[in-house]
Amino acid sequence: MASTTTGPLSFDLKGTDGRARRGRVTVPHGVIQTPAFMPVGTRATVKGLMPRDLKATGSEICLANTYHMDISPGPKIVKKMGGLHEFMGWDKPILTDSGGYQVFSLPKTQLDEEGVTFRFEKKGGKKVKLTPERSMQIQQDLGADIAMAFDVCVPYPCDYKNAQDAVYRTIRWLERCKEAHTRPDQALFGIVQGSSYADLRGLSAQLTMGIDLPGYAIGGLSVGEGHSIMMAMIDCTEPSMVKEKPRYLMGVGYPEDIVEAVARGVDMFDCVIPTRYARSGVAFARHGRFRVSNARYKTDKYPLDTNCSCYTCKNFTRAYLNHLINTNEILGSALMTLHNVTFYQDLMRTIRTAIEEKNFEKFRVSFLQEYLAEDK
Ligand SMILES: CNc1nc2cc3c(=O)[nH]c(N)nc3c(CCN)c2[nH]1
Repeated sequence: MASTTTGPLSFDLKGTDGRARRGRVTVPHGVIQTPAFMPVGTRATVKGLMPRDLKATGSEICLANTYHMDISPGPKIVKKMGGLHEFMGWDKPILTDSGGYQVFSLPKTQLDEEGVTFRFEKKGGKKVKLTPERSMQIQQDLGADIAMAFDVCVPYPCDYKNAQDAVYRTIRWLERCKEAHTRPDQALFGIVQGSSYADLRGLSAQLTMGIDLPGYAIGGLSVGEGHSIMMAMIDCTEPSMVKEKPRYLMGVGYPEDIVEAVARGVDMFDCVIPTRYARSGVAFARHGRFRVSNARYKTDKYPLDTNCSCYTCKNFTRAYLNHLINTNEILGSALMTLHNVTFYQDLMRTIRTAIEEKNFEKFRVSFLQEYLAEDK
């Protein structure tokens, strides 16, 4: 087993099966078995889950967002309260995203070499401005185990020139992030961009690998390009990424995306899908996802997924969840979220075992066959 330590992060590559990797990431607040799924907790809470429930799902790390935490309550308050772990009552690892994605996902942002000015006005009319230095300052105050570089994630589709400019700006900003990042107990990850252009992906990967960091993310995907272009771009990027450090595919994704990306060498994932879909009444199960709020479930006495051992599936029927979601009861969001995140973590655990047992390809084919079967 190869073990690589870079600052506060160690990555142990425990085994491979084809390009799929089984590993372990160790950071100050604990160990993350990989391939790993990271639930998103944008404002220092995974919506609908108390930390004890988040633990019960099997999650070993969760996310928070620099942009949102800057707006409220502000990094200085979080720091004064002991940092994110103390503040939110989560003693396992945390990763904070840098605000780079919010550039893409929020309207009316102004971007220049210095950084990004967001249209949102804080109380008192102060505009939110993020620069590589400010993003690093905020993330160091928040105190997550892993901080993401401040990058430029372009929309899809994006013309070549803008995608190319974003690759070079992201690298210039990564140099500034590394310069500004001095917290010794926090790992900084670089982010590869390049939109949907194979040559830009390779260029961005090589330039990013040229900056020594504990881990690297594949960014700029899951922005509407669709599954096949996403997979093609991973294939253009992954071969240029160092093997002995973790690879994190940002914002991915559906179970079918995750399984196919693991097959291409990705170690870490994050996505709002299981939590966001839960709140809208969509449940994930072995045979695919379904909307439990549909009338057909009104008298369905079965659990969401008969294979699932989560608290929701052990204690409640689809009929009850149908009722809770259709009456917008808070408990509906909580129970659906608990199940969906447990489903994702059970999927990751099954993936890890399949790689250990060298039958990941067999698992990939059988999982996708059942999960994507038309006759639901
Ligand atoms: C949902 N799709 C998606 N694509 C992303 C790309 C980036 C990306 O390219 N950069 C950063 N910093 N974050 C991204 C995120 C947010 C991850 N929590 C993305 N999310």
